[in-house]
Amino acid sequence: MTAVRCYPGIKAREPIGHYIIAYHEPATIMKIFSSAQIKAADAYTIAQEPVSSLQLMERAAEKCAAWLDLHFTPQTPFHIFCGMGNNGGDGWVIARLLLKKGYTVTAYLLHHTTRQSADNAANQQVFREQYPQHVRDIYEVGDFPVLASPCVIVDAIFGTGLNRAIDGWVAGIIHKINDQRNGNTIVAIDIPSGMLADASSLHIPTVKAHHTLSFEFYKLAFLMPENAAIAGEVHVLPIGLHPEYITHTPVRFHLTDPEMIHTIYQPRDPFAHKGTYGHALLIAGSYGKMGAAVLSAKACLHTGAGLVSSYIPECGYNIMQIAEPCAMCITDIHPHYNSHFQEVFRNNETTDQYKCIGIGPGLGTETATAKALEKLLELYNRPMVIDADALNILASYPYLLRKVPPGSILTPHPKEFTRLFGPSANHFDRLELLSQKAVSTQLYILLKGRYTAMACPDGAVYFNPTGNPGMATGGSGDVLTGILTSLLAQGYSPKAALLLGTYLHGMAGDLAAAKYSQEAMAATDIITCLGQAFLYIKGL
Ligand SMILES: NC(=O)C1=CN([C@@H]2O[C@H](COP(=O)(O)OP(=O)(O)OC[C@H]3O[C@@H](n4cnc5c(N)ncnc54)[C@H](OP(=O)(O)O)[C@@H]3O)[C@@H](O)[C@H]2O)[C@@H](O)CC1
Ligand SMILES: Nc1ncnc2c1ncn2[C@@H]1O[C@H](COP(=O)(O)OP(=O)(O)O)[C@@H](O)[C@H]1O
Ligand SMILES: [K+]
Repeated sequence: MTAVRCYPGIKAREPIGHYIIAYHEPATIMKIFSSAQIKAADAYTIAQEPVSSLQLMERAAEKCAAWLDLHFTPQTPFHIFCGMGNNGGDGWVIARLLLKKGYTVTAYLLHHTTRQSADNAANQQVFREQYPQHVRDIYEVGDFPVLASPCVIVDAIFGTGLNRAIDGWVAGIIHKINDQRNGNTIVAIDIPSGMLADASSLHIPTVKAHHTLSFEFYKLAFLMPENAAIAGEVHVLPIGLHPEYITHTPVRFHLTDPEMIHTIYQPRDPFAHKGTYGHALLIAGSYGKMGAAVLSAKACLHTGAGLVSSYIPECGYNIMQIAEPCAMCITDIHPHYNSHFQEVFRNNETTDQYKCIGIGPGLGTETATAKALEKLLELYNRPMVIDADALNILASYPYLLRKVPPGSILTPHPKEFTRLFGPSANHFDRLELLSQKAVSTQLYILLKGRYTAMACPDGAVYFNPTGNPGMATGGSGDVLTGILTSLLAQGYSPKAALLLGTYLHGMAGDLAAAKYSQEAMAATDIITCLGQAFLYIKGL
């Protein structure tokens, strides 16, 4: 069974994000395989283990039936819609297992093709022989039953074998199922019917599920914002696909998990002094936006940098010194915005005292600021963190992108990403663009979202699972800039800083939501909860 994600001191099922992670089988959750690879994993398992494809189907359906039995009672009637492929085969087995457990079940066969998979045929035959009065056949939309609420609708029509968009009367059935959403529960098996695992399903009819029981792996489609209303809550059920295939098959997409993060995390040296953990500089803030500078400096300190300096305009001096006495302060000659970055440069060189520079939160996009940024990019040669208005400046002067030190991390939200790299037709195209840009610029690019996507210079993309909608509040991104700058200053490699920092940020956000609620939490609460997030990661 899966384990509900749970942090110390917080009961399972608190509002800490809606996904479930199988902690005990990290290798199965970390990689995101394509439909073709999942099919190959299936075949490899059957070839290597003493298990037939029918037994594997039985195993998968047992996991689904156990999940359903845990979440519903026999008082709720089940309507199970089966297609002709192996997804439908799962449906027949689930129907049989639930009937055995005492549930009221009706199974429906959609006659969408004359080619039925062998395992589907075998399981359908067993079901029809044992429970002939529990089967209905569907040949057209008019055959869709009248369902009494509340009931559970199980969608076992199409899985990862979908090879074209659903149309005709089958699309009509999908719409009929979606019409039943209110007052009933729709549970999709493996993937909602109609949804493509590796490509955009925009404008394609799909079942809109409340829950999806996905076998062994997350599908790429589940991580795409455009599919948020289709898959519902995703529950990954391990079905014992062969670990060798999982370990040795290369993938481009990954989901970071706690074990991976624990491996990246480096405990502090007992003999450390403040010089050990680097001096971080945050160039941020302008008149009316000093909060962004304060948030990034505070987050930087609370992530463990040895020293933190904040470079701000004159008007922010008292604000910063009072709000964060642990940070040092350098003020620009301009009262309202950062215009020269003096003190960062000496004799046309950047001083080498700053192990990492983060720039952007609340910075503004004045021409003088843009010029100072250009000079900084020319003179500073360590990986930097570039966020917010610094990204907007890069978008206005695209030639500056080539001057960004290699290994730097860009942290755009979706609008900043579009300003930098142009629009995309859908989120799969945008992901492709993200990966291509990381390769062509040799930078790390972090595209913010529910599952923040982090593209590396080799084209690999890591999705971050932590975080929640409570973080959709002004200043959350400024906190992330502070965290990433701090980790780079401490000596983490850009990739390690990126994966660990983003995970920590989301986890602190989850802890803040559990403590204060998603509605009441603010970006400052994310910083307050960083300590607990560190303790959690250390204790893994
Ligand atoms: N991998 C695993 O670990 C395990 C996987 N398992 C399960 O197998 C599932 C994959 O099964 P699968 O390959 O048989 O494909 P599936 O999704 O049932 O669809 C094929 C059918 O759809 C049809 N069809 C396609 N597109 C269509 C359209 N647009 N409109 C209409 N029809 C369309 C196609 O018909 P045809 O192209 O022949 O007309 C064919 O009949 C997977 O999701 C999981 O549930 C478990 O049992 C065991 C462990
Ligand atoms: N629904 C959500 N689920 C998970 N994380 C979220 C969600 N909404 C926002 N976040 C996170 O909060 C941060 C918001 O950043 P950003 O939009 O730059 O905020 P700001 O500019 O106000 O500081 C990002 O790291 C993003 O991933
Ligand atoms: K399905």
